[in-house]
Formats: sequence, structure tokens, C-alpha cells
Amino acid sequence: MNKEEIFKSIKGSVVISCQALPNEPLYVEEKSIMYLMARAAKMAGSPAIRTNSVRDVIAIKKETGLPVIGLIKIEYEGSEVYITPTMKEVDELVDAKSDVIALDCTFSKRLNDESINDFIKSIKEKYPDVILMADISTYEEGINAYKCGVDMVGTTMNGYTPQSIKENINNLELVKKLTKEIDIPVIAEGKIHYPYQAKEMLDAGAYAVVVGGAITRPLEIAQRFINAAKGEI
Ligand SMILES: CC(=O)N[C@H](C=O)[C@@H](O)[C@H](O)[C@H](O)COP(=O)(O)O
Repeated sequence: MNKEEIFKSIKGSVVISCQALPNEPLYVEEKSIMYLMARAAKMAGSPAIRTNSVRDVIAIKKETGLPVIGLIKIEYEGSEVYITPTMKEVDELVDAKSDVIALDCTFSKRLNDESINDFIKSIKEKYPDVILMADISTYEEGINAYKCGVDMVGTTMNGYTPQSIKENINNLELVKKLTKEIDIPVIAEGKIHYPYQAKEMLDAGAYAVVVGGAITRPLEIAQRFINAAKGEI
């Protein structure tokens, strides 16, 4: 699928994120099982899947035939960003035929103090046809990524960086602010726990919504119930 086809397929929809990190219950060392989550997501009507790691990008594309928004989560000493932080991960995702590549486009500290603008520029020079999803945490980072030429902007990191915690804007407001200023898809992502919130995001102007944990992280879902029973919400 080319960029226009992918955009058309996700417009107004919920894209399901299927991820399990090594410390999570659904992570299986020998063989990824996230393709089964992706199978359910496809059956429910998810037009694309967001996922982490080369093995899951490959397995999920094979299982579903859907376009994949791929990323690689990896921590480097001296870097505050962990979603597709360097060209090494971009190379791996391109090799794995990830349809879209998601990367941290916040102003958080990067390896060797590289600026996000230089990183995006290098990616676009190396891979002129790449489709990039910028995971941002603040309005300024979203505008900056847009000006750097990314293809879509997602609110993924809002609430996870010191700068966004300080600004304390919820994703609904962030989506509204961004859609007023930029003419590429703004994706609402992060802590969308109930169907009505997904609808609210679309009504507020989000091009599409990404939902992860509320669908594909059983520990997170179970904890919410257990905590509610204890009166902790
Ligand atoms: C902050 C971060 O590392 N977010 C990650 C990005 O890919 C994933 O762990 C989230 O599951 C994803 O963003 C979807 O969000 P939620 O699971 O809240 O629906």
C-alpha cells in the first residue's frame, strides 16, 4: 500500500497496537504470540496494526496482511528516547518492510545530543519514500516534527516526558490544538481506555486513534478491575 492508500484505510478508525515487552506476561521468548492479538484486531476491523520489534512486524504482516506501523523500543545509555532512537532501528524496520515507521520526535535528549531535526533529515535522505509517524509529547514538538516533514503526528508520548508532564495538557486538548495548525494526520494515541474516548478523539479532529493497552495488555486491564474493586480509582 502506498501512503495515500494507508491514510485512506485508517481515516476515522481505531488502529490497534499489539505490543509485549520482555517484562510483560504476553512476551514469549522463543516465539512471538502477538500475531494472535493482531488476528483478533483484524477480525474486529482494525485497518492497520502498530507493533514493536522486527519479529512482530514480520509475524503480524504475515498473519494479517494489514499495513503495520512499526517501531523498535530500545534503551541506550545517554539517551532519554527509546522508540526507534537511532538509524540502526530505522534500517531494521525498513528491512522488515514496516509500512510506516514510528519514532520518538520529542525534544528529549538523544544519543550524542543529536537533534530530532537532524535525525529526521538523515532518515529522509537515506529513505526518501519512508512514511514516518512522529511520536510527540507536546504541541511544540508536534509542530516541529510537522515542519521537519514527517507524514503523521501522534500524541503517543504525552504524559511520559518531563516537558509534557509540566505542561499538563490532556490528549484531547493536544489533538484539538494540533489539528488546528497542521494539515497532516494527527493520531490520538495514549491511555485511551474506553470506546467513548476513541469517538471523542475522532470528533475532536483526530485522523485516527491508536489503542493499545486497553485491548492488548491483559495485565493492565486486570489491574484496573482489581484496583477498582479496592476502591482505588
Ligand atoms: C509511551 C509508550 O512507550 N507508548 C508505547 C508506544 O508504542 C506503547 O507502549 C503504547 O501501548 C502505545 O502508545 C498505545 O498506548 P496505550 O497502550 O496507552 O493505548
